[in-house]
Parts: sequence; structure tokens; C-alpha cells
Amino acid sequence: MPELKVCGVTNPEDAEVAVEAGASYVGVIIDAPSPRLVGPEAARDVASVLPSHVKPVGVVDARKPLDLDKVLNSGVKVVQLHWGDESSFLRAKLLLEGYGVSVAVAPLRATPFKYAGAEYVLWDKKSFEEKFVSWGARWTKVGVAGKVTPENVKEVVALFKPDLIDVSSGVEVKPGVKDPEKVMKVAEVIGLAL
Ligand SMILES: O=C(O)c1ccccc1N[C@@H]1O[C@H](COP(=O)(O)O)[C@@H](O)[C@H]1O
Repeated sequence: MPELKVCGVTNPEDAEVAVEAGASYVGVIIDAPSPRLVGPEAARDVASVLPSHVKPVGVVDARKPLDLDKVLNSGVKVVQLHWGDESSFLRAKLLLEGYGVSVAVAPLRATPFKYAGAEYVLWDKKSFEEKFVSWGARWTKVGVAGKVTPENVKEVVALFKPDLIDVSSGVEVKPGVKDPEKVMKVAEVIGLAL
């Protein structure tokens, strides 16, 4: 059964829904262009309702230099380098000793060793062809993201056999507001909540 990450969370209520659904990760967008962008205070509010087994993830735009203050002030434990590459990954690993670091990349760039020690590597299925997804040994936890919904998650799991399912816009009422029913449905389909 894959783990669940509920991402793009903007408020503690939605974080609690994610916890109830059995999520292992709850993500907040802390430094990337997004309608779900939150400031440090809102990010900490989200992190504050998570039990210790659920890790708060901060999503940042890895195409620009890492803003350490945003990471350090947001209460996250893992930094997801969105649009990351191996150089941003290594720089972040060096800078963020004590934090987990993950990358969201296209799989052709996600060759072994580049991301050794990653919390997870996230394959954004918008950005690559599905034929590549069976590639490679599972040298780290591999997640799949990209408009995963209650309707398509079964197919996504069957096709990608991921260690982690990442949902955000596919379980929303509107950008930044999660639909509890959709979150629970995804959890149910992947076998987390019955
Ligand atoms: O959600 C956003 O607005 C966003 C903005 C900038 C970078 C990443 C963003 N979202 C992350 O992308 C994946 C897939 O999301 P979706 O299911 O396609 O909406 C997920 O990790 C989001 O948190």
C-alpha cells in the first residue's frame, strides 16, 4: 500500500483531514509561485496540528536559490525541491542538515545516486511520459504526483506502483481548500482508510 502525501495545504483544518485519512506527509507551499502559497505563520499552524508520525513538508521552487529563512521559520521537517535538479538537491542537503530533502523531477533526470539520501523522489506525471515510470530500481521512496484524483488514483497506483501518492489540486474544492470527502476517498482507494 502506498503512503499518502496531501500537499498544498493552507490551514490546520485541512491538515487534520489529511491526518485522519492516514497521510504520512502534509505539504505546504512555502516558496513557489502558487495560489496555495502560505507565509511562515500559516505553515507553522499547519505543522502544529500534525502528530509526530506525520511529517510537514515545505515545497519550494528549486529553480532559484533556497531561501533558508523561509524554511527555518515554517516548521517543516522536509523540503520538497520542486523543479529540482541534482545540484539544487546537493546544495540543499548540505545547507539543511537535519532536514529531509526531496525532489520533484522528471524521471529521465532522476537517475540513481543523484538523489541518494532523499526523503522521497516525486515524479510529476504531468512532466514525463508514462512509459518511463517502470524505470529503475527503487533506490529511494518514489512518489507520484500530478492531478491525482479519487477517480484516477486506482489507475495511477496500478501503472506506477508508487511508494507514495501525492494529492493536491485533485482533492480540492478550490485552490488551497481541500475537499474532505475527496481526500478520504483517495485514502480509501489506496487502502489507508476504510
Ligand atoms: O500546488 C501548487 O500550486 C504548486 C505550486 C508550485 C510548485 C508545486 C506545487 N504543487 C505541488 O505539485 C505536486 C502536484 O500537485 P497537483 O496534484 O498536480 O496539484 C504536489 O506535490 C503539489 O504540492
